[in-house]
Amino acid sequence: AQQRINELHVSLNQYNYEYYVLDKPSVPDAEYDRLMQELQQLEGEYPEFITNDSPSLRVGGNILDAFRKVEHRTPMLSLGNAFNEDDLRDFDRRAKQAVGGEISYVCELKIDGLAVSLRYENGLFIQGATRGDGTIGEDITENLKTVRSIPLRIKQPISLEVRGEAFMPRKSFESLNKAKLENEEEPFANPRNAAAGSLRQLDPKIAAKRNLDIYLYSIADLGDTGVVSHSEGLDLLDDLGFKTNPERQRCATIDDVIKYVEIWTEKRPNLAYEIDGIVIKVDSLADQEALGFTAKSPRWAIAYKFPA
Ligand SMILES: COc1nc2nc(N)nc(N)c2nc1C
Repeated sequence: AQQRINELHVSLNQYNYEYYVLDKPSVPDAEYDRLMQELQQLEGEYPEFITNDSPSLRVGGNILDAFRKVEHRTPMLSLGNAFNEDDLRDFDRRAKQAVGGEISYVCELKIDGLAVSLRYENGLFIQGATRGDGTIGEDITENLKTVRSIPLRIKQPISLEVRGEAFMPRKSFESLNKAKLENEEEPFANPRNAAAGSLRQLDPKIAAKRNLDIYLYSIADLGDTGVVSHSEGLDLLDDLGFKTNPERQRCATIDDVIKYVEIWTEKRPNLAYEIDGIVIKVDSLADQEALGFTAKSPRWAIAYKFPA
């Protein structure tokens, strides 16, 4: 039975990864459901074989009576804002002055969701927390285990902390609000509130039904990963089995950054999720080191905010 349970873990986690992270399922849903039924059946008969990376956790565990507090090992910072082309050029000029040379950037869509931090020990997802005030957040691990695109175990048995934005896709938001209105319940004002509301439910079975998703955007402690640029860090996240946003782009100059901003200002309404800006980051980690931080945000990143 334990052997069969382990086999089911491996296949179900792989199928889950293909469907929710790669968006390329290799088996029909019916096959996934059949195997999940078999796993839940076996776990019912042999609860001693349940492990904390079991795919059966995706449906949500017991109701919590409160969220524990979590102190972030590295603070979750905020971003300085830019509102127009001049702000972006000022950012570029300041950065070049500080590092004394040319700078290349990575542009990423700024997802309008809830910032979360995920900790993995020896490859296993062990804790997830909200940003909170940047230093102390809430432990929402059980809810985050129901976000299908968050791996319960990553592809290398390493320990690291990653940050990203949990969000509710537009389609999920629309069908959730439709259901709320039909039940004469208060609808959510926007997908960000819906995602935050879903992840701050004490009952993980509710979060499990909200079709939440996530894009990871940084590794909190690159440690001895050996990567030398932010873009390599994002590729490492992909290799480890995390979901990152495919629209990111390296930009050699601030002119290319401004072109990217113009393109996505146009394309924004066609996205399957809401974004409230574009995050521009200095790509070289050595340059990020040289630029450092202000009291509350990195000097090597800026958020261009779309006009409200
Ligand atoms: C490096 O710090 C950050 N990077 C980010 N990247 C993206 N794509 N979106 C964010 N919201 C974000 N927020 C912060 C604080």
